[in-house]
Amino acid sequence: MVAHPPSQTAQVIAVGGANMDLKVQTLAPAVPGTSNPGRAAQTPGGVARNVAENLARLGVRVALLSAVGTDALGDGLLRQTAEAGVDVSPTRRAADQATGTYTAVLDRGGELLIAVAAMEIMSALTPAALLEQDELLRGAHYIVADGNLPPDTLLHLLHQTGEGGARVVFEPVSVPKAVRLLPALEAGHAPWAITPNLSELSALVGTDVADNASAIREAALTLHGRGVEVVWVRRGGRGSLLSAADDSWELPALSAEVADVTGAGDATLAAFLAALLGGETLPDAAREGHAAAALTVESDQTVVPDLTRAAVRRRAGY
Ligand SMILES: Nc1ncnc2c1ncn2[C@@H]1O[C@H](COP(=O)(O)OP(=O)(O)O)[C@@H](O)[C@H]1O
Ligand SMILES: O=c1[nH]cc([C@@H]2O[C@H](COP(=O)(O)O)[C@@H](O)[C@H]2O)c(=O)[nH]1
Repeated sequence: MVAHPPSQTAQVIAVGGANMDLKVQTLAPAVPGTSNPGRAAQTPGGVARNVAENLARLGVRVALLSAVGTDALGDGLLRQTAEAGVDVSPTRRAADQATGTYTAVLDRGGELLIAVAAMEIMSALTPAALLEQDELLRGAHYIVADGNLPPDTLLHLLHQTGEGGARVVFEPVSVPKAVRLLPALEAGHAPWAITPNLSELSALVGTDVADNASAIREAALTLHGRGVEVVWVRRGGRGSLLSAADDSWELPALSAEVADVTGAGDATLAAFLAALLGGETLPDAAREGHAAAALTVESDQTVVPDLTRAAVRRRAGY
């Protein structure tokens, strides 16, 4: 795939994290506090970057606004992301900081034991860095902003794009990062959509939400009341609940042979946006999201290399 020239307006801008992921797995049951024999795999990661790569593979013109170091990891990350078809030209190179890393330790059965996201470099994504890309951001249909962004940058982005037309989708990333949206919500700058899992939703509404449709819908209504138009709550193998102010849909996950769930949420969001850009309704686009997730969990890769919209629609049964 060839990168789209920067002059061509991107349909989606992904703003947030780009990491080199290192996944290590023990060969025998893990023994804490000592060295365990294992195997390792290094792949490009970071939520905004993963979403961008999925979108490019789905045929959407997409640009990545992130920050990487001037180190070898940064070179590799940008090269591999550009090769997938993403316009990486808006991404900043920060000479004095290391490229972000995400290190996950899995046990022999593939269950996550612990992961560390070392992403201090995200501090280079300042409000001023976003202002430099004002034209690009205003020209997009959708902006995907992830919770890796510093809270003041997130607030600034939502303020900056408020009257501009681009719909902002906030992907929380994790519970500690989800709450970075709260200052913006309190200031009245709501994103168009939010895509939390249950614990991130609980963090956003400030109370534990039970894992049933009526409790999730009630929490989503709280967020609708704060100006968020679409709340799409991920429930892992149980599917999702998609909520808009006047309607909601419980959507099942497709049954899948799970090889590795890493990146499933990122593929879900990308396929949803690709389908919306293709003119689908919210629930039909979300169904395509679940189909892309099924293809992703069946693959041991974070982003399925041969993902296409046609393959997603086939998996969705269209
Ligand atoms: N065990 C599973 N079986 C089938 N599909 C799954 C499974 N786990 C996740 N998925 C699919 O991946 C999507 C995203 O996964 P989820 O775990 O909810 O999000 P995240 O990757 O953001 O934590 C789900 O909505 C579902 O479609
Ligand atoms: O605080 C963060 N943790 C993890 C990620 C990224 O999230 C992906 C793992 O996603 P999941 O939780 O779906 O396995 C990896 O690519 C990793 O780099 C990130 O951007 N920020």
